[in-house]
Formats: sequence, structure tokens, C-alpha cells
Amino acid sequence: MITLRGLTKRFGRTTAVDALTVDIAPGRVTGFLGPNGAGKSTTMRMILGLDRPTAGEALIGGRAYRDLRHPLFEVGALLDAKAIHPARSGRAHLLAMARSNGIPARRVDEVLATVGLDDRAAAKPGRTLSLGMGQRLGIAAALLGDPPVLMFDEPVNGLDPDGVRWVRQLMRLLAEQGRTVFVSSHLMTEMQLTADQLVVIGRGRLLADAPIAEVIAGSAAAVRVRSPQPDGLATLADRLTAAGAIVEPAGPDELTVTGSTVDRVGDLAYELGVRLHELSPHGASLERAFMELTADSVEYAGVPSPAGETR
Ligand SMILES: Nc1ncnc2c1ncn2[C@@H]1O[C@H](COP(=O)(O)OP(=O)(O)OP(=O)(O)O)[C@@H](O)[C@H]1O
Repeated sequence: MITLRGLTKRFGRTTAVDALTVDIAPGRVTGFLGPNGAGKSTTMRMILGLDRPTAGEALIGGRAYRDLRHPLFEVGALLDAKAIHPARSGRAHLLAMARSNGIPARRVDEVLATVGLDDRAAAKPGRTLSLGMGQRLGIAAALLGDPPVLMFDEPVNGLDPDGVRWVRQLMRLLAEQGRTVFVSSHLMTEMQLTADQLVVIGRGRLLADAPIAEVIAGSAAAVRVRSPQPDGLATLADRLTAAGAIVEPAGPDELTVTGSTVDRVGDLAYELGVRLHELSPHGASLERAFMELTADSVEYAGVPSPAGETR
């Protein structure tokens, strides 16, 4: 269990994490979602005692990281996959970690097998590891102490589709074993496939803490309607708006309608004699829910700066 109570971090005038209070429970994968700069990494760093909270606390199994007697046995984390000495092999890196923490050497072989690094890959020096191998090695290091709490910051970054699938399965397996699995991502589709519970933040603030199905159901599904008759489409839009729906143009001959249903839009088009070339439901998705939730808290929208660049 990870417990955050009023967790706050300010860097000068920037409030990176703003009074976060949330419990991250064992036995499931909790996705940690937020736009760039939302404060995900800072939150994870505070949980691991790498950043000091300005206020509040972050606890692992009821204790602050600095009070854990054997941290490696309590929490494993993948924050920066490249955190390995460039000249040292993956195996040597893990062996050194194991030795200094009283973990038997055979555990190194176990975790290397778990993450699918064979002898040859484990013998390569750090600087020659691909991003994917680095991620696997970082996950092996997190698993070394067999901890009940695991945290992964963007674990699928740079992985090929096989690697992505593998990480997904591993997260699920670790949760099924009863561990707390807290995984950050800005990839909504990835979270939709991996997580049971979602914690969403924007500008450091908690926007949602709910089962993934609930977050998705909370987003309004839309109806896409396309017609070769512009006047008819305009009339349809007026009638739908008058009936309380939200109508937005989606192209020269297309509308996106929220707050109505495919049946109602179809019936109305029939009533008005408007010919339709498309009438389709656009299901609620996590992507949509995420956009709605974070609409007010995206730090850098894609607006061109005066220099003509986008941030
Ligand atoms: N050491 C630091 N000094 C000053 N500001 C910082 C520092 N670390 C983070 N910040 C700021 O805090 C905010 C949150 O950053 P953080 O990296 O935690 O976000 P994030 O959600 O992990 O983003 P990303 O998905 O881009 O990694 C940002 O505005 C960032 O610029």
C-alpha cells in the first residue's frame, strides 16, 4: 500500500505536486496518468525519498521511505532505465546490488530470467544496452528484493510491441500476486489495457481516483453524423442544439454530437428528410475521458509561440 497525505512539492513559484491525498492499494495495477509536467515523476520521487515534500507525506506500507529498514525488500522502482554504470554489465550491476543488500546471487539469475535477459545480454556493458534492454534491466533491479510495492515510471517507453506486451503481462502478474503496482504513463491506450484503477493528476492536483471503467463511463460518448446536404445538416444541428445536445462541426459535411444518441439523431434526420452518409457511435474512451478531465490543466497546449515554435 502506498499512502499519500496532503503531499505537496513546490520548486520556487512552481507547485509541482499540490496536496495529493490518495491510497494506492495492493492487488491491482494503479495507473498514474497526467499530461506532461503534471507532477507524476515528482510524486514518485517523493515516495522514494529522492525529493523532500514541502508539505504532507508519502508512506510505503505505513512508513516513510527513510524509515524503511530494508528498502529494497519493501519497494522496487524503475525511474530511470539508464541508471547503470556505462562500463558495468547488467549482471554485475545486479550482483553488486544483491551483495550490498544481503540478497543471494541466485536471485540475480531469477530476475534476469523473469525479465527475459539471457546470459549474453546480461554480460553487455551498460553503455551498449538498447533502451528496451535497459528497461528490462531496470525492472529486474526493481524485482530483486521481491518487494510488495512496485513503481514504474513510463515503463514501456522505447519498447517494441513485444516488449510492451511483456511489460503489460508482468504488471498484471505482479498485481495478481497481491503486490501494489503503481505505474505512470501518458499513454491512455496503454493504461486502458493494463490498469484496474486510475489516479489522474493535472498541474499537481488530483483529478480522479477511480476504477478505470468508471472513469471511462464518465466521459460522454459522441455520435458522428455526415451528410451531403449542408443545409439539412445545419437544420439538424439547430434541432439537436434546441433539444439540449452539444453539436460541433467535425469537417465540412460532418458533425459530432454529444448528449444525444444514435437513435435520436437518426430519427430526427429522418423526420427532417436529411440524407445521411454516416451515422456512427463514437464510444467513450479513456482518451476522451482523459482529455475532458485534464482540459483545464494541460501545462503546454500546442499553441505556437511568438518564435513560431510549439512547446
Ligand atoms: N528539480 C526541479 N526544479 C524545478 N522545477 C521542477 C523540478 N522538477 C520538476 N519541476 C517542475 O515540476 C512540474 C512537474 O514535473 P514532473 O516531471 O513531476 O511532471 P511529470 O508529470 O512527470 O511530467 P512528464 O510526463 O513530462 O515527465 C513541472 O512544471 C516541472 O517543470
